[in-house]
Amino acid sequence: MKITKLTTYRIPPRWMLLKIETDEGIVGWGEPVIEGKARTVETAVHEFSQYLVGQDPRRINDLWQVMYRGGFYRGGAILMSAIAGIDQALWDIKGKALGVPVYELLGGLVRDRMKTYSWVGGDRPADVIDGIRKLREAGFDTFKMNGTEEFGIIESSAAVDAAVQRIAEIRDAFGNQIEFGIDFHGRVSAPMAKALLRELEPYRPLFVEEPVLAEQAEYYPRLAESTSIPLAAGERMFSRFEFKNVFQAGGINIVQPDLSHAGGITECVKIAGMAEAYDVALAPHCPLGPIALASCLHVDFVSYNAVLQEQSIGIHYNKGGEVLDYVLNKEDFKIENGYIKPLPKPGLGVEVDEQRVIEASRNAPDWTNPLWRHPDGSVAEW
Ligand SMILES: O=C(O)[C@H](O)[C@@H](O)[C@@H](O)[C@H](O)CO
Ligand SMILES: [Mg+2]
Repeated sequence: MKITKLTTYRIPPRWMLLKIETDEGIVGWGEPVIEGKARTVETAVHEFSQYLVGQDPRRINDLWQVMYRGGFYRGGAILMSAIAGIDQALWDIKGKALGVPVYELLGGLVRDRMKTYSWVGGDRPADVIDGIRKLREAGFDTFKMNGTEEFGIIESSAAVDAAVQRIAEIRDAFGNQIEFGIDFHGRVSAPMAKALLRELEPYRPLFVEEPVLAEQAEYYPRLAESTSIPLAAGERMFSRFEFKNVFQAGGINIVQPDLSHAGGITECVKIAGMAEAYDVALAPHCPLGPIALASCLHVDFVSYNAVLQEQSIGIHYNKGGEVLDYVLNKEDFKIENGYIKPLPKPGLGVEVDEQRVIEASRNAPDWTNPLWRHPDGSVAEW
């Protein structure tokens, strides 16, 4: 079997799908994208095609190493997202060629269903109580929200109190009938993270995510010493070589590699295994589309330490497109009481509505995240 063609489709709301065709008519789909830099990743995908066209798509490990090492420079959000989407498509082809779901190629199921969580509130956490109420009716009992709005390097006690009050109201309203993670989203600096974690301690969130920016990873162990709240990170780490340092330094209890940013299934299965060796849980990051979610699920279903899966149905980013809009086998993505079952169809298990993708790609928006500023006019972390 030989790879014959790579085609990319940038589609609403902010995703990109990759179609890899072969000379045997088997097609694989991937989702290589960095939110806000889709065109850059698209260029990277097509630059990688020189290593791929004419090659056997079933030699995933070799093609992965060629893409990672062959161009001298490596790593980072753009190249690892391009590799991720290509890798997903190659696994899709291999599974389809053998007539089995990808998780079968990775050793089979380690669980029968996977717990998922939903986002509530938006960029500026608001109406979270109402959001939780609505999603509980849909059977969810685990949620995530942003912890703050813009947050200064040194921030007022009033801003800290506002962030804590929001969480207190959740516990007042629902007690521990629900659980929730709080995403600091990299908005909180090291000095304030310790203070905010201290004030959040009594409300026992399930985890605090990106307590500081990934480039401040040396603070993870120090922050972990100051709190009993599990700390989570990983969406802005792009290979096992980055995660290695975090595992060795300690402090992170839940790693959240993104299957469309951290090198794909081939890389994230390795990260999951490394995490297990350090007694670290896996909760793949996925605010993206159906191929990314399917790729996460295949890793979840073969990873003993997978505990939670982010899924973006209804997430505040999905303006103009929803996760299942481009999927024909919507029934396979049914979430019951917050759990999803293994995707049964061969490959990644996503039957892509190609016509819908092509139509939607005709005028895809160039989504970018908002540029936030502090009251003094300086740039604020979004
Ligand atoms: O936890 C999450 O889903 C992420 O922090 C998410 O909000 C961001 O990755 C966003 O997609 C960036 O554009
Ligand atoms: Mg996050």
